[in-house]
Amino acid sequence: MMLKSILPRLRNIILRLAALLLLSVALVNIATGNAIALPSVFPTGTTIYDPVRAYNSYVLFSAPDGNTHLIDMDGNEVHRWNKFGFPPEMLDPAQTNGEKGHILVQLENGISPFGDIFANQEVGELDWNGTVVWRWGTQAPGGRACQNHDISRLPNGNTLLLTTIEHRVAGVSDRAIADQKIVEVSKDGEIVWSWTAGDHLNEFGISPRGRALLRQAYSSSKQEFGGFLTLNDMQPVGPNPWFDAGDKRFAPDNIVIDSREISFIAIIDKQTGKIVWRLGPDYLTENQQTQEATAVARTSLRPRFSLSTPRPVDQTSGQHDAHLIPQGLPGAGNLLVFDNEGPSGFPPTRLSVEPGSRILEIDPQTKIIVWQYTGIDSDQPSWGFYSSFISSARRLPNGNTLIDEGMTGRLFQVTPSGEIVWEYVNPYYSRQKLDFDREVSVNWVYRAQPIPYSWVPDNTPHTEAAIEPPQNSEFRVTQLPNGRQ
Ligand SMILES: O=[N+]([O-])c1ccc(OS(=O)(=O)O)cc1
Repeated sequence: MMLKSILPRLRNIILRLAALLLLSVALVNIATGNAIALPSVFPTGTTIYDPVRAYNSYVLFSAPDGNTHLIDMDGNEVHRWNKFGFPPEMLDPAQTNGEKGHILVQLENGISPFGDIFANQEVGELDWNGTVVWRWGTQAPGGRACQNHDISRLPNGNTLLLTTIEHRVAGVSDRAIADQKIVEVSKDGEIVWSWTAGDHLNEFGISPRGRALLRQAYSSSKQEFGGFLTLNDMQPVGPNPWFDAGDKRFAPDNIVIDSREISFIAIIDKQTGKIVWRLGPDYLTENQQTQEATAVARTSLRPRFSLSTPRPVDQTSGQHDAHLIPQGLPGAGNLLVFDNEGPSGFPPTRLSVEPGSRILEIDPQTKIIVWQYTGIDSDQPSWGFYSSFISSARRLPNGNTLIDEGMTGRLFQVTPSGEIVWEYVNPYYSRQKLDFDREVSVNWVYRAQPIPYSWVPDNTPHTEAAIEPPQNSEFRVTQLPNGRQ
């Protein structure tokens, strides 16, 4: 009788102990088995590669060493141009008389682009051999291009540049501050269209409190790096299903921009200069359905993001590389953005205690997140994937996404479910001061772009040998005595 009543309790205790054991094993695995941002020793080059599940291509990026690198999946550098691109942009051979391998870069910046990026002299087009075939700078107002953060060759052969100008922005500051001007430059170097961000302050959705904070920040502080909004992305909308269905806001030659400092993403109408579509900057007020829900959201100290999709956009903070996924790719027409979850916003966005960047794919009509990637989707803590600034995300033809976790120089490809099927750590370091007075060693990558094998001149090699990574929890630089772990 006694035994009969004890048995179920005993079974319960054993089950609980087993569950506890499984949980602790899982936690130890999570703690020891995954990469955490920037340990002082780690491999560079390709660290993971599954040639069957990855989308196989070259990858183009500029590095702090001042060069632009083209690598294959195994991390071999197959080509190098000795100029830095901010970012480098591959040109379609259809726009270069059929010649393969042309890119847009900055011509004058050397190995320390951080200090110079808002004051560069000249941008240009390089052919495969590095010969300058087009340049623009001396014809710019003031004789300097001052291009930063983005550049794009248009279908009509003109070049669209994001530039920095000194401008007294009414409502922000009584003195001239750094503002952002988009210019379209013809082949002969004439500015044929321009748009200045500071003239459109009222269209960015900044709240009265945000406006007051902006004024306060710029009346007291010295000139901030990058100016009051830092546009870090500027690309034509491109052909898309929304325009085809009659929505003029998505006209292919309209321009997508995003602002690192004010956390909004917007589309500029090329004809009128007006903002015709916008996401942010104050997401909670936009997306909460009721006054009551807004109050709850505003009083909770730190955001906790849902891991399930679809759901309305909750926020972006200091985001980068917002663009419509080009036609022909899975998700075409949706907005893909690297949501850094970095410090940003007037008023400042609330950030999680456990940091983590996110890739968000958003239906621009409904403003619903239809897919997202966080470190958690790769079985890592949220901070296993984090870059508070720079960075990019690009959809690939097989549905994978190429991500540049810019701050750590880690480029990787994830499947739709978040499995990492290719990973590469930028080995091209240089010493830079960044925001401080002392030089440090950095391998950051502003933007990484997939480049089809067909883009390069014939006979350019590439290899596709699988790379199976070691288990971090078992990998040692030297073996411990007696094989101890
Ligand atoms: O480290 N950099 O060279 C650097 C830092 C910030 C930056 O601006 S951001 O808006 O892209 O974060 C660009 C480059």
